[in-house]
Amino acid sequence: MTARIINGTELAKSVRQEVAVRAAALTAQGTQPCLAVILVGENPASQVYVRNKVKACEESGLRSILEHHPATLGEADLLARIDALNTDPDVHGILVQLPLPKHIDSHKVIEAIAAEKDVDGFHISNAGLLMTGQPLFRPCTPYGVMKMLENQGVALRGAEAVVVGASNIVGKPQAMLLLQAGATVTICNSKTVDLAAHTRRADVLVVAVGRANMITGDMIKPGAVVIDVGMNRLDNGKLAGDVDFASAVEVAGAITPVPGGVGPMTIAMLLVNTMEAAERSAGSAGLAAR
Ligand SMILES: Nc1nc(=O)c2c([nH]1)NC[C@@H]1CN(c3ccc(C(=O)N[C@@H](CCC(=O)O)C(=O)O)cc3)C=[N+]21
Repeated sequence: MTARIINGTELAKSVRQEVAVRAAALTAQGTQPCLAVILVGENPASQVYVRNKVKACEESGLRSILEHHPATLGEADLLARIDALNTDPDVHGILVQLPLPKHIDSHKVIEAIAAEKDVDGFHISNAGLLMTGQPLFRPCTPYGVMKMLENQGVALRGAEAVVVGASNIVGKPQAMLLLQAGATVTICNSKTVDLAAHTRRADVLVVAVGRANMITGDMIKPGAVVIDVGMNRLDNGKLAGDVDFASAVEVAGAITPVPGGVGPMTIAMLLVNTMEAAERSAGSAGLAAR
């Protein structure tokens, strides 16, 4: 039997349509949701991703501001730009595209973003709120994965979930969200001994490492749901996930492809977070006016 393919492109489209309805309603009340995206430098992949985010905003009726700065932009100047966006009442979400040039401390930059505009969910306050079960913004990729699991009707209470990768951006917040949904969660990292012994126990396997085709079919429990967060550009120019799709699809019950899986969901959830930020802002502005 071969696995069901989970179509992230299709689900992302329906999420973005729901955002469009909410955006139109809020705009009619006088608040158009607005995302500001800051790009520093000329990394070609980053330029493509940023353009895709701006395009997705437009298609859902959100306003977007794209600030493209030269790679030589000083850290203090970037922090000043963030400060200006923090205090601009018409801007609801701020995203600084990562990675940043080496002379800029990305932790400092992330912490400079107002937590209530941090639609990436990377700010230390948002990480803490997520960990303590009172999330303000869920990081877009793990949030998108949860949305896919929900859409697929995957039962998480009591399930064995294994997350391979422990980054602050994906692995750790993913584990928190799965835990809060009632799964028993194992987080594997680069030091894990006998990785396959862990992955083979997973009913839900989320892989976010950044190494092409590292998870093969023999490492997967028959019938498992496999979510591939990896996005690796091969020498031949093609995009590959962290999961060896050809062997995994023969064993898994359901699997996400790359491209067309988690990536489009990440962008859709960025719009959801921006929408939530705008709705919260409009709500509290309404309260202040009373
Ligand atoms: N502050 C910040 N926030 C981010 O969310 C962020 C970031 N920095 N830096 C870079 C990564 C990468 N990322 C992607 C999102 C969607 C696709 C996506 O939609 N990919 C398509 C394919 C795109 C292609 O063909 O290259 C897909 O998987 O189907 C890719 C990459 C967001 N990132």
